[in-house]
Amino acid sequence: MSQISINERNTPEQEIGIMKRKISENGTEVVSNGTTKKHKNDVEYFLSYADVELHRTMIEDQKRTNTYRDAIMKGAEKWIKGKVVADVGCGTGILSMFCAQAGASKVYAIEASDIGLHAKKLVEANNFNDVITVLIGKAEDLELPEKVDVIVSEWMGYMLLYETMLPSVLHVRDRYLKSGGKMFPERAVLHMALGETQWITKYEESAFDFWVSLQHLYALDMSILADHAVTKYKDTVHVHMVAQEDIMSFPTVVCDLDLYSVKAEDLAEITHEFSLSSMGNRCLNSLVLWFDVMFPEGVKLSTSPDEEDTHWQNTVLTLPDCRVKQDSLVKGTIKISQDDSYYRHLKLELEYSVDNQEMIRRHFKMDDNCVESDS
Ligand SMILES: C[S@@+](CC[C@H](N)C(=O)[O-])C[C@H]1O[C@@H](n2cnc3c(N)ncnc32)[C@H](O)[C@@H]1O
Repeated sequence: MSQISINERNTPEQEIGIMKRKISENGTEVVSNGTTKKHKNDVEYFLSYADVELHRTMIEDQKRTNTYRDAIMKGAEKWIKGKVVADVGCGTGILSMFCAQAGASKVYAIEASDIGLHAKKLVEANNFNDVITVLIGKAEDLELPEKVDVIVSEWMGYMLLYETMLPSVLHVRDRYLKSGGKMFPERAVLHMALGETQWITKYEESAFDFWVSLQHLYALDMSILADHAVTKYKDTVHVHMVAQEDIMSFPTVVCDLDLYSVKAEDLAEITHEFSLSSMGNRCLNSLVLWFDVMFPEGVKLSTSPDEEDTHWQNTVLTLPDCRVKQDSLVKGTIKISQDDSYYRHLKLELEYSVDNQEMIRRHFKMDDNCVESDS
């Protein structure tokens, strides 16, 4: 999970300076390639994760945190007890400490942001110093002293792929996971369905009411801004919960990732052809995406609209309103790739037709503007 925003008072260059200073004061090491774009992106990203509030948001999501805990505890006897674990992106070290509670003989807790300094103190405060070693730096740059039996990581961003953290986990997997070793989670599935999302309709109604009501208040006709406000809301990505009854088709699987074999290259661009059949006479106004991840021993974490909310919520792509009938066919292709200007953001290219009518093409950008509070 991430809110990729930097301190508004500083430019990215100033932030880089601050981060470098912080790093040298702390005596830890970060590999720097000067101020390349990727490096700047990473500096911004890891600065956001230095904020304890972000870790609170994740840990407060009890469904998330308890599912990881259940998976570790259920798999304790078979996979964790007496085993060597790497926790990629340990944050506060909470998952590493669960592994220590489950009897791991050694845990390498890897963290690139300054929250890792707090993880070190937390490990000490909980008397896990003999089991957990916190390593501060990017997972790609660190040397582990041995191979590991298990990799634990909470790497999922909004819509599964936002943040592009999975390649870092795969890097550790390819370098350090013993043959036959276990991944927690071991599979990730991204789903998508047609939506008649009510909060979009409500937003549109309230925009119209507001701009039209100014006639009475100020004797001015500002109603044309209503159209503008509604149009502005279209073709955008929103992180927001969707009510179960707003889903108007069975879902399609956009990607199903086997985390033992998937490669970073497979993630750079994901293309999925879909054919979704609508249920009922309704107004299609969105595509709704969510993900599930699966752990060993049958433990599953689902962020579906059918399930209890998580901090990942659902991801909603707003579309032009279109009336559809029972069994109308919405056919098309969705392509998800990394944004050229910030590889942790995403670009979504969509083309679709309804009942074989003309093809509609839409482009979306998934960046920090898409993250909003639920209402
Ligand atoms: C979603 S948070 C999870 C934190 C913690 N594991 C938890 O479950 O509460 C991901 C963490 O991974 C760290 N991270 C992301 N990419 C990393 C990388 N390449 N190397 C080291 N840490 C990384 C981030 O700084 C962040 O603290």
